[in-house]
Amino acid sequence: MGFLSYLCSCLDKRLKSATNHGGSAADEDASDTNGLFFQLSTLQIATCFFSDLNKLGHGGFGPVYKGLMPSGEEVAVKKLSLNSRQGIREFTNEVRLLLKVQHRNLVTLLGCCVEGPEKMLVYEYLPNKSLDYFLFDREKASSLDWMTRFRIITGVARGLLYLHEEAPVRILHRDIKASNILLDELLNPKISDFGLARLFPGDDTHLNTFKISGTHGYMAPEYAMHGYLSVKSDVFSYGVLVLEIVSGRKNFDLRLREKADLLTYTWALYGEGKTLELVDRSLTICNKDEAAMCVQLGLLCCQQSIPDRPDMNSVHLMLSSDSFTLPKPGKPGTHGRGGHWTTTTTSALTNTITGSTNTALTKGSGGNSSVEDYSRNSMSVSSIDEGR
Ligand SMILES: Nc1ncnc2c1ncn2[C@@H]1O[C@H](COP(=O)(O)OP(=O)(O)OP(=O)(O)O)[C@@H](O)[C@H]1O
Repeated sequence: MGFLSYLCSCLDKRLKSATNHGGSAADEDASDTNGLFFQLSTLQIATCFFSDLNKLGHGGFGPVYKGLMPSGEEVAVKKLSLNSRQGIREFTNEVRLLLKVQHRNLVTLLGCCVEGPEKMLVYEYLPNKSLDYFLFDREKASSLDWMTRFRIITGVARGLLYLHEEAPVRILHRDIKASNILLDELLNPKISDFGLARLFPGDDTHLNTFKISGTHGYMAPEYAMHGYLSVKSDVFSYGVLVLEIVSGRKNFDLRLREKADLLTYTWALYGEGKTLELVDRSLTICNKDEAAMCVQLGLLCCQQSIPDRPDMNSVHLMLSSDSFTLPKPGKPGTHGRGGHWTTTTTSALTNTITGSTNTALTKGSGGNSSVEDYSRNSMSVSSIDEGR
């Protein structure tokens, strides 16, 4: 048995024990699992009993706390409240999946804690919060010089390419946005929250915020309106993020009146040959070629026509090659991103590796999967958190 399978079987055993007996699973096999399982008491002490002072924030899946482990390592503890068996199965799948997924541009999962109704995920702690914290604050935005912004754009592309094409299972993130890009001490980007949506069962007994499927302004129109999921929906969100990073503004800002919708505004500037007007004024030094290329890349990713959007492999090539001539972008897909969507529910996945996730798809024989490929496996787009 490989090490990973061994860890998974230990995890199964532990989860079964927590489900059957409802009690602590912390006293089993702790040493055998190479630190994968954290005891609740350890996390309680590490986070000063989940004190408000240690709270890093609150996301769609619950509160996140900073913790200091006995070894001196700083961690982030994401507390989830799952009670149903379904939830526990989902949790098993999630942790299994995350264990297989490791890349320098993804936040590393260090382990988990399953004791009674308590489920927690323990991640590496990233000291510089999330990209939105810097990007959308006039003063803090100056910490993000052009080189750093370009590195973030490239790093996120690298992480997404890994999720889409290189990880052991193909993963669609579904919620790429500035607040899901965490920054390490050197302001290198790490994608967080990948696949977390699958931790929550899709039944109506849960709060809507537990069924978040995307965020207004970042969602591809075909996904927002019809629930069509494909790698190209992540590409669309990535395109919006790129435009935000270049411009230093949110994808929708009512205060900017006719310029409120970043995508529409960028398209207009591009049409008038004034692409560089988009660049954040707080950038005193900027590589204009790179900035213009990023704006064009952002527009390419956000095209209405799904097949015309590049896949992440092409995006990565465009960003890393000096000689790549970018195609002209077509009209961006703006319709339906801002608030109009329909609920789509289709049959459950049958060909996933994990058996129940919606967005981890087995790799096909080659090439990019079309929307049709994925839509057969598409998911319930049940609600969207408007506030974020
Ligand atoms: N590994 C981490 N290191 C440091 N801070 C983190 C880490 N993970 C999350 N945080 C912080 O915790 C807060 C909540 O994060 P979380 O990912 O749960 O929600 P979110 O991304 O802000 O929102 P949502 O879940 O609705 O998308 C954020 O402010 C984030 O910066």
